[in-house]
Amino acid sequence: MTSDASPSAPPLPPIAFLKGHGTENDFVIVPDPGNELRLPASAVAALCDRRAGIGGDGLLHVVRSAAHPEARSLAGEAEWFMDYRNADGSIAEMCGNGVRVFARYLQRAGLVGAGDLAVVTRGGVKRVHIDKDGGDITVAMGRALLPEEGVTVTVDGRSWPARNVNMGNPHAVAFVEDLDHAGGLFTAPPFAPASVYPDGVNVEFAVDRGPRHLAVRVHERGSGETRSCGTGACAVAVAAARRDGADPAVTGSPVTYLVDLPGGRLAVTEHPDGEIEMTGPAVIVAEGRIDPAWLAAL
Ligand SMILES: N[C@@H](CCC[C@H](N)C(=O)O)C(=O)O
Repeated sequence: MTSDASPSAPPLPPIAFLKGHGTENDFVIVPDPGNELRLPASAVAALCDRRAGIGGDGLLHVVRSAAHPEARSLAGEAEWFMDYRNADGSIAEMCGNGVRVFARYLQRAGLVGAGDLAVVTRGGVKRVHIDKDGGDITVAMGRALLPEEGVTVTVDGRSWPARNVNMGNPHAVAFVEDLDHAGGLFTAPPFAPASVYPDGVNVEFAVDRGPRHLAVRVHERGSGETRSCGTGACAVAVAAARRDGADPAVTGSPVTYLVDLPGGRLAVTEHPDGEIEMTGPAVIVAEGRIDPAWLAAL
């Protein structure tokens, strides 16, 4: 007996994902140790979509360094590469909250233990210290670069000078009188001159809450206003230390700022050698399966 039914392709296997956050900066986590998945910008944007996808400020693609062309040369230093993407699918050099959540995932999956861990990022190798299961995580974020040329940021007719701080990724830090002055932050705050940040910028609005204590709102490049930004918190702390005459390279003493963001608090310490440490929570909230047919149809 013959059949005219054409042979159908075997169903694609489901793709694992997790959802996590660090001070409510939230991420879709896609474990892919062998770098076998195709994740073009359109797929990342669809996964990060809060209505039609899973939803997140960004995506953490978890890949073994040896399996990724951008990280292979550093595989001897760190086994894992954080291939970070913004919610619009664009690529960024670093994500401070993301690297803590990345480390929490590795720990939870039994891929690393508590203690010290190195992670390759596009902003270099970051050393992470996991205290204990569920506890805060500290990241050695490297040194900040402070290019001379800053910008003027303007919102609703008010303008502020913004300090240029590079934490691997670019930041413009404006000290304002009131966080409400940042307005709705529905779109990227305009800045000038545009030539200072040819690849776009993350913009932080900061106010003082007390001695060495700041509150911040942030508009992230590629994601919009988020409830927290780890590299942004570090950029603000460094800008505040320079403003306050507390540059550790000059005073010889480390300085710590508490940085309150809408999603929670981060502690940022800058040491006399310029090394910056950031400490905060990292939480995995869910795990599931992505429908491969949905992803393939995008
Ligand atoms: N939320 C992150 C920063 C993510 C990258 C940023 N949007 C960029 O494009 O540079 C953090 O916690 O640092």
